[in-house]
Amino acid sequence: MNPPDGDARAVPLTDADAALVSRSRAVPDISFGSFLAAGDGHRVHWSTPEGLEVAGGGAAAKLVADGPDRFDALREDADRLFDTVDHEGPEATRPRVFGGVAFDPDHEAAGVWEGFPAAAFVLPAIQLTRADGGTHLTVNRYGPDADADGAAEALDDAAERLAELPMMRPRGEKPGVVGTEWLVGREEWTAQVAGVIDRIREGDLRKAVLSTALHVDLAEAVDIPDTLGRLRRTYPECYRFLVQPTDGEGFFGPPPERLVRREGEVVQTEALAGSTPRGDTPEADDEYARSLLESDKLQHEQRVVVDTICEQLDAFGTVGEGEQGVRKLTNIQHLRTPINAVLDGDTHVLELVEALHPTPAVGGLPLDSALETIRDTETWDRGWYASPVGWFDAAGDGEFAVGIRSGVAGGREATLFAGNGIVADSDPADEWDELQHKVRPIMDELERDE
Ligand SMILES: C=C(O[C@@H]1C=C(C(=O)O)C=C[C@H]1O)C(=O)O
Repeated sequence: MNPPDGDARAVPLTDADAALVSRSRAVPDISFGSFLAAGDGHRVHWSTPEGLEVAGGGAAAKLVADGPDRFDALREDADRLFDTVDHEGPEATRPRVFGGVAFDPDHEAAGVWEGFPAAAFVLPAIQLTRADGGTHLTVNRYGPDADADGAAEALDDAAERLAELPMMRPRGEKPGVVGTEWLVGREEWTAQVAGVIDRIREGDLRKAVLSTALHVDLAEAVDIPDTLGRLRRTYPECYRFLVQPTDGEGFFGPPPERLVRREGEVVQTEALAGSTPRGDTPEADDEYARSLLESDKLQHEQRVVVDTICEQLDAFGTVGEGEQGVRKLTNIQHLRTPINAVLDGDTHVLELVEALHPTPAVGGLPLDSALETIRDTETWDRGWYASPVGWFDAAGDGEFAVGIRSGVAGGREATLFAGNGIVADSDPADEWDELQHKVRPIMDELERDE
């Protein structure tokens, strides 16, 4: 839905007298697809397997940063944005900024990533929140002129326009796929994997995550809200997100992996690494799960991820490793170990994000050698793939997923991403097969059913 004044421009965070005013009211439940589809300008969507769902339109304020100090710059801007907060509404509707960062701090906003800076978060001008069984409409205003009366009026206006939207948006046809091409195809990619294995055998590198992308030509223009609505049903156990800074490309997907969540002093994260397919029968499925748990190669892959995350969190508090299990998704299963920490001090979630990204599940180990290997080997631009996406608030609480099982799409084109952890005894052909599973979640929602 359009922002209240039809203006998606953000207020620069320079005015010392600026205030943030946020007003919410309960509204009848309405489909988030309907809300998102009615909007233009900056659109965001965030939902978690636990049930929080947020959709935002327009920008009351934007935080944008690049370069190696991007996390510090974001926090400084966030301190200014959240300096004076006047919020009335349930806790779930409190002002939060939604967005993420690129994989690489020196990322350039070009090609499909035009409109995506190295770090960008938005405080939606208008927002729909579904949490704790209720749906709320929120209006956020920021700037020297933001005041309670203006926000209340904008909320009335937004509620009137919301009431005119259809409660349910009939699901359209899937766009249909007319052609696909891997940016790095089978032969070249498996040769790259072999090259990475050589580097592991020769030097200090233990693991590097190598990825590629599938370019997809569509028969009709993609409808991202519609696609997210379908993914809600096919991948209920995953996060779902959308970051669409302009009317052009949107970055979206159903990632299964939490990077970090901070709520007060409690931090939750996980190690997700090591994969096998789902079986066609319960017996075959259990057999796959057993092979995950019993594989030395996959246990090694999982161990290095767990150890590294625990070491990284150790600087911030008391860390605890939970029991390893198997995370079953609709089309793939992974080894997973939950990791928790209790913070010693007041650590902003962005500090945790900066410390953890990229985890060895998407980067490698040791990190410097892994990133060098990725830079030397990958011939395409990761952009925001495999990067932190999520939200944070005035208290420094927040939650981030790892932007995998994702794609960037606009008009009749989409680019879907997939990568695998490569270790000394990886088999290049098996790794290629695994990529095919990782693009399936979105691909299944683009291809027309027979
Ligand atoms: C990098 C991706 O996935 C990561 C790599 C995995 C692996 O190598 O087994 C498993 C889960 C993810 O942490 C991806 O999906 O693109």
